[in-house]
Amino acid sequence: MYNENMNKVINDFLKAIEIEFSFYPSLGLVSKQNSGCHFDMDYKTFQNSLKIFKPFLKTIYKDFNQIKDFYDLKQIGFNFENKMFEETNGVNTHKGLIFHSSIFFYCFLYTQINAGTLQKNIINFCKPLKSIPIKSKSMDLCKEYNLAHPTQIAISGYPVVFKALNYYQSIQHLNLEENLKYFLLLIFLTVNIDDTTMILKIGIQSYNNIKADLNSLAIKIEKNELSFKEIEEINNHFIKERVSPGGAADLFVLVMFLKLINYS
Ligand SMILES: CC(C)(COP(=O)(O)OP(=O)(O)OC[C@H]1O[C@@H](n2cnc3c(N)ncnc32)[C@H](O[C@H]2O[C@H](COP(=O)(O)OP(=O)(O)OP(=O)(O)O)[C@@H](O)[C@H]2O)[C@@H]1O)[C@@H](O)C(=O)NCCC(=O)NCCS
Ligand SMILES: Nc1ncnc2[nH]cnc12
Repeated sequence: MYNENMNKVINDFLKAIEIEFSFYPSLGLVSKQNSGCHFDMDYKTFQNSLKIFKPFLKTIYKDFNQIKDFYDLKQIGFNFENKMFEETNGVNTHKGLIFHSSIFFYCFLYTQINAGTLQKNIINFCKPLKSIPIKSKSMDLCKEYNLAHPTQIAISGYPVVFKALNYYQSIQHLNLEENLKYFLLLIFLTVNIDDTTMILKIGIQSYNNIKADLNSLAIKIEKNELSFKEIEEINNHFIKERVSPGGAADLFVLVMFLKLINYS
């Protein structure tokens, strides 16, 4: 397969990742400004972690014809997950994103050369995921509270990502600086998924309360009712509460990627 645009597509993916770990305010996530609520990682850790994504995406592109099914891709994902942990000295920066981006990027390539829509091709490709048993704390949590595990989002073709892209496009006319539009997108994703990294940290009750608070914060920002200083104060409060939506951050990258490639 040859595609002269592929370098641009890969660069757009890398750019999307960099925007995600750079923008501020971003609740308790790591940004260029600060480490949010994290003690074990900072902006530099994410820059190191970013290094694995170019060879990772290039491998998926180069090996496209050898990747026969979900299991082949899973193996590539595992290899690069190990490389990520080497780059970060064992800190989990992008485990979720490696999982999501491999599926998303592979299916994006597939859609370019085959029939169908990106979403339908993802649903089709992820069918085997339904029968792979997952034993983890977050899976236990999802079973206990009937939440959507990250794999469930993939199985259903990432509907929340496409919804979030529409939302992000709908706020482009607002007179807000770019960072606040990113912030609104992060809030949208956080309230529209079950972010297991966050629930494991703060518990389901606080998580639900925080979702309600985030909803009203978003409305105020959209209406331009808060100064930047006031938004920063609220953001600092979320940092103190250890609100760090790592799952929403991963999906933010997918939305930003679609935006950068002008997906429609
Ligand atoms: C099958 C896997 C997805 C693993 O499943 P598991 O049950 O182990 O799931 P989790 O570890 O809970 O989730 C994996 C990561 O997915 C992100 N995530 C969480 N909720 C959602 C959601 N609702 N939607 C989408 N994505 C979600 C999240 O990743 C991000 O957060 C991580 C950082 O979190 P943080 O709290 O800062 O750090 P921790 O180490 O957790 O805590 P501290 O010690 O700091 O307090 C970071 O990774 C972000 O990316 C979840 O962590 C899958 O992993 C798998 O099978 N992988 C291997 C193979 C593969 O990739 N194959 C390719 C596809 S075929
Ligand atoms: N910017 C970020 N900060 C903390 N955890 C993350 N997981 C993915 N992106 C992240």
